[in-house]
Amino acid sequence: MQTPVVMKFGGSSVADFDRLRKVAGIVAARARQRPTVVVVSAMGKTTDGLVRDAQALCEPPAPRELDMLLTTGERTSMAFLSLALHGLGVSAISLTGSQCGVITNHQHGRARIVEVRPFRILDELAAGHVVVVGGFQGVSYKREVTTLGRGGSDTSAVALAAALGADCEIHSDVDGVYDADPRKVEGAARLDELGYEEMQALSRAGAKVLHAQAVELAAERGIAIYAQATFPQAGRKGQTVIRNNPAAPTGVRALHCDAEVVDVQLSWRHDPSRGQGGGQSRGRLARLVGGLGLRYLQVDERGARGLFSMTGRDDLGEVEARLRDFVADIEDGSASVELRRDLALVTLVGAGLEERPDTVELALTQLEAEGVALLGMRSDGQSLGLLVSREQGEVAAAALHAKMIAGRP
Ligand SMILES: Nc1ncnc2c1ncn2[C@@H]1O[C@H](COP(=O)(O)OP(=O)(O)O)[C@@H](O)[C@H]1O
Ligand SMILES: N[C@@H](CC(=O)OP(=O)(O)O)C(=O)O
Repeated sequence: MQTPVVMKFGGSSVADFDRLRKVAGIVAARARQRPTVVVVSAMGKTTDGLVRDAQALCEPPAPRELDMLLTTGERTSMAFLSLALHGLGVSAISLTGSQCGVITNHQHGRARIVEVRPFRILDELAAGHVVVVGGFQGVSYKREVTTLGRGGSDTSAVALAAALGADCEIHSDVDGVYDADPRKVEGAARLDELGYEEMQALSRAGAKVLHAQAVELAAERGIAIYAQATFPQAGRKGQTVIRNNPAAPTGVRALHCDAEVVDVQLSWRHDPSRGQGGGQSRGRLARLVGGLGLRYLQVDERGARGLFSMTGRDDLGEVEARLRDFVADIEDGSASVELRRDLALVTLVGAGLEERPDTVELALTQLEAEGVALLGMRSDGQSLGLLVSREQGEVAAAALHAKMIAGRP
């Protein structure tokens, strides 16, 4: 069989029937040349609506039921796209993540793919069908339906491409990855190429254009990702290729401002050497904070602290409830939980930033010049996160972009 292609279309590309039919036309043209697998997201803002509906019935919604509900968004769009293809005379079949053998762990709401068994897809391709797959979903070893976290259809696409030895194209409403969100930062420029690690740092910082787990998987399996526009504007047919790129320029390559960040702090003054249940509580604390998926997690003898982004997750209610239950269980009242919600995190992305004092100095000077108060700083190998108030996030991002990326000599 010829090398297949996996084409992923995000929610904005299939937001209504008009766009869905156009996507069907694009897929039909491609399927005449190569075996084609299409991964679709839910139409438009369907997933947001389903989350709101669930929360109206019960807050926080049970993660298992929420997963069951959210996967219906992708089921709808995959069946519609398959029907639109039939309308064009193309033989197509839609399959759920479970039918495609996307096996995940059982972490509802942000499951990780552990294995793909693509036998059904291979059979359908061999039979000459276009296979339309519902993205963002899988099935756990316990046979529960799971979702991969918001934006997770990108991960479905990369995982299937890896399992099929296919090329992976991510089609969305932008023509690639920019050095800042082009809808928010004036003067943002498209990057032709980006290495896995930098892209992963940008995704983790909250840039919706690609899902972090997708990039991680692509790096692990050596899959190149071609990020491009579904409907390119006339004369603007560009793309960004994400792949291993050791010769990439150094320094700050991109930034992202996540304006929906919550600082989660669990204080813990219990002395485990005293009190009977100390050791057990400490073990519970470790399991609890480890499972919350906070960014920049820090744990010490006085407690735990990390950042939660409401841009990428809907389960703050669940996280808060688990923390409060834990605190309530500590009978001597020595534990407490505090959430600070009015924060933005501006993340600068580039190789080895934390080892470059000049970057830190320039960033801080720039923030000061703009009158932005720095509330905290976090760093890891590929990123430098600057915590500011929510209302100053955009000003900070614009200033840092102008000085440290666009204005760089
Ligand atoms: N650095 C970036 N480069 C490109 N787009 C970005 C970036 N950061 C954030 N975005 C946003 O990501 C959006 C595309 O992702 P998404 O909304 O998930 O698309 P889709 O609906 O196709 O899945 C763009 O509209 C853009 O506003
Ligand atoms: N529908 C899901 C999954 C997804 O990947 O969406 P999109 O490709 O539109 O970001 C979501 O809204 O999170």
